[in-house]
Amino acid sequence: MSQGTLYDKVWDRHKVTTLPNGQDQLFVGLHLIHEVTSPQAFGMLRERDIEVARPDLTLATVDHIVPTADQSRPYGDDAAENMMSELEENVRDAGIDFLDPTSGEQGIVHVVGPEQGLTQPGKTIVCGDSHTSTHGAFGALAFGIGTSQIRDVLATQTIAMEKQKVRKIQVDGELGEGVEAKDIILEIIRRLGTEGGVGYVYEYAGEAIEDLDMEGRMSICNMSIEGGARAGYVNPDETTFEWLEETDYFQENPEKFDELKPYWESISSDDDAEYDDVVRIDASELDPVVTWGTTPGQGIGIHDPIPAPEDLADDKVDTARRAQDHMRVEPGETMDGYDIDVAFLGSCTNARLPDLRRAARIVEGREVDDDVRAFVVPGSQRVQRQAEEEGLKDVFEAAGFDWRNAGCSMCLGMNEDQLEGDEACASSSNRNFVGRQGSKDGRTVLMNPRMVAAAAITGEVSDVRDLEEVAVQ
Ligand SMILES: CC(C)[C@H](C(=O)O)[C@@H](O)C(=O)O
Ligand code: SF4
Repeated sequence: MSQGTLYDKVWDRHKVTTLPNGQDQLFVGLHLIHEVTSPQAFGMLRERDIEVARPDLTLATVDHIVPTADQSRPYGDDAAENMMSELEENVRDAGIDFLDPTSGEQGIVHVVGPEQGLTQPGKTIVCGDSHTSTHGAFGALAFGIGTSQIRDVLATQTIAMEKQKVRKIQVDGELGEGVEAKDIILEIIRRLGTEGGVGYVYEYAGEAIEDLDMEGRMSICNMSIEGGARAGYVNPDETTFEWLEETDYFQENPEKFDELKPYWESISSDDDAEYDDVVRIDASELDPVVTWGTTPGQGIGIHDPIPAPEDLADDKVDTARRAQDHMRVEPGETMDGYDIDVAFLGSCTNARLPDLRRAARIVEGREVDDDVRAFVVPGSQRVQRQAEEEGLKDVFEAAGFDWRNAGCSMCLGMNEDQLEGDEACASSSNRNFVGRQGSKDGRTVLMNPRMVAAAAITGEVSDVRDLEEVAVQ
């Protein structure tokens, strides 16, 4: 086994050859596909009469277009129905497993991969979706890819890639009460910028990262891409192994667990590994972070003043001005007290069971503000089922939240869940771009799921630490 970072080791382990153009050809251990980015790639294969090389290493789900209310077929929206039927046909023809809504296992691609036990340390994982970086939480090398690369992977189960630099982001110290993984990553992107990671993969390390559960690590790795990094990962540890051992896959195949564990242990970065850059952050200094603008890098501690554009770096001045116009915020104000119309608890960043549990503890015994429409969209049917069994659905519904079926939903508004007009939304998702939630004038404020719960209750962006926690039975 080679020495160095996890990135080096997993790369070397999967390298087939160096191509004439200087790129490396890597073997792909898991190819995840969804309805939005795969149809064209399947079309390209069909045109050339090529079969899918490794359907056994490919897994499909439907997430972006799936309606979260009425899921009866045909879907009310023709475009959604067409994408769904096309995916059904493609996976049937190729013999690819499909977690469709009738399977009870459907969900957002970055939620279901880990749930199925298929996201594993030391694997190369790709998907035609930028947030594939999520899977790095398990110590996998996971990349979002484009259409021509999806084609290549379908046809050959390999991919041509250039090696990146590795930046270690060392997050020391302990998080304070009410502050969580989402705040760490929003802070990282605030400091390093949305382009700061270009040319890098991020290795997240340090006490605060080690203390996180797998879901927290997934929230962080998920947003690596928002910081410009090609991928993000956490070295696997006992937390990782324990989580994996509980999955159905390893429960049914315990011998596989024993067989793979030594490999998983061997691929962690060595203590003396060299990094191209190291950045340190002290987690104990963080407050909950919320965004004031229209990029995930325009974040701020809940009680900190919104910056004046002219105080920012030259290349950030114009975007900050435009963002402040769009969001209707003024420099010097804080985001605390910013009126919201919608609260969205969902997305592949923050709609896993522990996210919903924490948010439910804030919501229990309280009521959603009269002027707010609030809804919970679980990340997968499995999360939904478990949350229902635990009584979380009842807690949310009693407070006035709408409880929906699993999917991407209002994270990007590719289904009927969209902002209207200039509505402002407290969102647990990862992107606050203009128009992201379906309305060009819509305003998105990113925050952690407990903060979304607090905003739903108070009708404004609020410090969740001011709301007393109530224990869910
Ligand atoms: C639709 C898909 C290509 C897109 C992505 O790649 O990230 C989506 O998931 C998103 O979050 O914007
Ligand atoms: S939940 Fe949002 S970020 Fe995640 S895959 Fe779906 S649209 Fe993309």
